[in-house]
Order: sequence, then C-alpha cells, then structure tokens
Amino acid sequence: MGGEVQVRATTQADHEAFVRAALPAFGTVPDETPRAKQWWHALEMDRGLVVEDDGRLVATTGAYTFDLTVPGGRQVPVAGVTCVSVLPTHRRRGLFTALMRRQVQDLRVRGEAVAVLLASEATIYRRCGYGPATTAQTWTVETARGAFLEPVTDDGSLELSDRRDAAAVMAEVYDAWARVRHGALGRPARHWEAGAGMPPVSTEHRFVVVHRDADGAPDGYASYAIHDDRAGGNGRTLVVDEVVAPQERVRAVLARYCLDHDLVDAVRFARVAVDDPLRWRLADVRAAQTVRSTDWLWVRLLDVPAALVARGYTGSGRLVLQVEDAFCPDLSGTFTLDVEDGEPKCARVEDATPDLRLDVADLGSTYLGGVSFTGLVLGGRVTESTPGAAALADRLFTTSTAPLCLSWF
Ligand SMILES: CC(=O)SCCNC(=O)CCNC(=O)[C@H](O)C(C)(C)COP(=O)(O)OP(=O)(O)OC[C@H]1O[C@@H](n2cnc3c(N)ncnc32)[C@H](O)[C@@H]1OP(=O)(O)O
Repeated sequence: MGGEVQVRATTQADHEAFVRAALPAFGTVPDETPRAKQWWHALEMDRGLVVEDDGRLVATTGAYTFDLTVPGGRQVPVAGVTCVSVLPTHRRRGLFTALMRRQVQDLRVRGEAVAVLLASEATIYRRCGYGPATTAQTWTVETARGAFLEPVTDDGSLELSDRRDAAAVMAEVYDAWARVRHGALGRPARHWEAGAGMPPVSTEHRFVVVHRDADGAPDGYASYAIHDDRAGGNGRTLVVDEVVAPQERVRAVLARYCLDHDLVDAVRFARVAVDDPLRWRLADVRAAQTVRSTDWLWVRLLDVPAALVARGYTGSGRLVLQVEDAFCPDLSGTFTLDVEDGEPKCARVEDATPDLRLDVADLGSTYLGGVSFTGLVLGGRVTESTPGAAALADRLFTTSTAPLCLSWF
C-alpha cells in the first residue's frame, strides 16, 4: 500500500473481519477466547473506522456511546474510543494517525464534546490530545490486619448471589452509583447483555453479595472471586472486582463482608480511588497496601467551550485559557471561563491576554477534577502567565473527592 492512507467507516457486515483484524494487535485469538470474555459483542459497528490493504482490514478503531458523569453531576454524552489497532505488519506508517484524525472529525460532527479511552501504553495518546484524568489503584489488605476502628452501623441485609442471577440488580445499583460519581461511565444495557467487558460485566463466574436497605431495595454490591494459591505459598485471596454503592456507608458494609470472609488470608480491592475512604475505616492505616496505581480514564476535549460549560465548578472566578491543540489546529484558541457560584460561561475570544497556557491534553487531565493545575505548572506542562492563576484554577476545577472510573472497554 502506498500514497495517502484511506480510512473508511464500517458497517455491521464488517464485524467479524474487524474483530479478526483488531485482536492480533493485543495477542488475542478470537476462536480460542471463551464466550464469557468476548467483549467485542457490544461493538457499535456504525462507529468503526478501518484501513484496508489489498481488500484486508489492517487497522481499526471504534467508539462506544457512553455517558460520563462530570463534576457537578451532569451526565455528558461521550465517545468511548476502543479497539485502536494496527497489524504488526503495518506499523509506523501513519495508519494510527490517519484513523485518529478521521475519528476526531467524526466525533465532532456527531456533537460529542468529549472523548475518553483507556490507554494500553501511556506514550501513545498525548499526541492526539488525550490526557490521563483518573487513577485506579489496587489495594491488598491482610484479613488479620483488617479490623475497623469503629463498627459500621447497618439496618440493611446482605444476600449472596452470582453474576448470572444478580445481573439486573447490579445494573440498577451501578446506574445509581454512576449518576453520583464523577468520572464514572454509564454501562449501557447491551454491555451487560453481551457480557462485554471485564468482570463483573463479562459473564465469567463471580460471587456477588448484594446489600439491601431496610425496605429491601438493593443499594450496593460487591463482585468477587476467591483465588487459592496455598500451593504457591500465598494463601487464599478474595479478589474484589468492584464495590459499588452510592452511599459510602454501604460500601463500608460490603468491604467489611469481604474482610470477614472465612478461609481468606487477604482481600485485594481492585479499581480503588486514590482517596478511597476505606483507608480511614481501618484501625491500622498501613493495612491497605497499594500494590498497583495506574492512569485509567484518558480525556480529550473535542469542543472546549461545550465541554467546560457541561461541568460544575466550586466558587467563582474568571480565567483566560490559551489552549494549544497541535493535532486539530482549528480547535486551538483562547477561551474565557467565567464561573459564578459554580455555574460557568465559556467563550472563544481573540484578544484577551491568557492567564494560563496549556495543551489540550493537559486540560483533559484536569477536566474531571483529579489533576491540579498547580501540579502541571510545577511539572512544566502548563505556563502560568498571571501569578495565582493556577491556584484559582485549582479552586474552581478540583473536586473534594478524586474522580473514579470503574469501566473497562
Ligand atoms: C483505546 C485503545 O484501543 S488502546 C490500544 C492501542 N493499541 C495497542 O496497544 C495495540 C498494539 N499497538 C498498535 O496496534 C500500534 O502500534 C499503534 C496503534 C499503537 C500505533 O500504530 P501505528 O500505525 O504504528 O502509529 P503511527 O505510524 O501512526 O505513529 C504515529 C506516531 O506515534 C508513535 N507511536 C506509535 N506507537 C507508539 C507507541 N506504542 N509508543 C510510543 N509512540 C508510538 C510513532 O513513533 C509515530 O511518531 P512520530 O509521528 O513522531 O513519527
């Protein structure tokens, strides 16, 4: 293949070829993947893009239609970019770049102000304007050190179920949680139905303990499996995929259930926020060991004013932001952000002197309130032209709890 890279949109008829083209880049074989792990059944083929070489698909990308909960509580429609792949035989010829350019154009035409993704490598996506906006941690707590400082009061009840029987209740509780947690992505019904994702969305077996309030309404769940590695000297570990409950007290009840489980030496909590309050419940504040900490959701603003007015802020203030977007130069510009009692107005301006100069990827990092402007100034990413502008931006943008995304896509 030579000349300009030709990108074309997919249809449903491309589904099998798309999957067969995308999976080798990740080292996965479709025919050998158990049904419970076949996440590709929820792909939206009317949103896919591919490159062909001699009639064969050699590069792919797709997008899911999600809602993202932003600071202030609105749920904003976003593109969940996925399946970015180039066959190993066709790398470093600009196919990825061509796909991502076309995708950004398509998403803007659809009117999506924000795109998000989970990055396989941290070095790929900044060039396309994405910045890391949430962090996911994994904590291990030895059950012998897992006592709480104070008991958690509860007038509800717990019921043990599994992924198959509890799916409808999990979807309901998850939706209630996602509506109140900034950084959360909605989980469309077709993802649960197709088992598209990682546990507990995939249909692999999981124990699911459901919490019900005093009236019997479900208001929390924990999904987990127990790994037995006594032969390897590591004992039994209860591995929690997610503890989901809109109320923190109910999350604590579910965490207590996991820590009290019989015949378990340690509990591993996956997808935990950096500031998860579980740490403060524990009598031994060193008991929760962070065994992994990684960037999770990456954010790319496709329409700066629309994205900035979609979220809420804290207090009042005025900033002029000069945003550089090398990947989409026509999106570069200077914008005023006027916030009054948390409510924003944002406009593109031609002649204002900027308070902060930053790359669109860095604005993406700050969008959900989990990354501070001050940190980015100190790290050499953001230029502060007006003294105190980064501190003002932090007061406006930063949220009192860290954003959290539990989705895998
Ligand atoms: C949301 C998701 O789907 S995450 C999954 C991403 N996909 C994967 O990890 C699968 C394995 N990797 C791949 O399929 C490919 O290597 C891709 C998609 C990452 C890159 O595809 P390519 O077509 O080779 O990229 P392309 O030729 O457009 O490169 C553009 C630039 O990015 C750089 N680049 C490409 N891949 C990487 C990488 N993994 N790390 C750092 N830089 C990279 C190139 O060097 C090039 O830089 P330059 O413009 O300075 O010369």
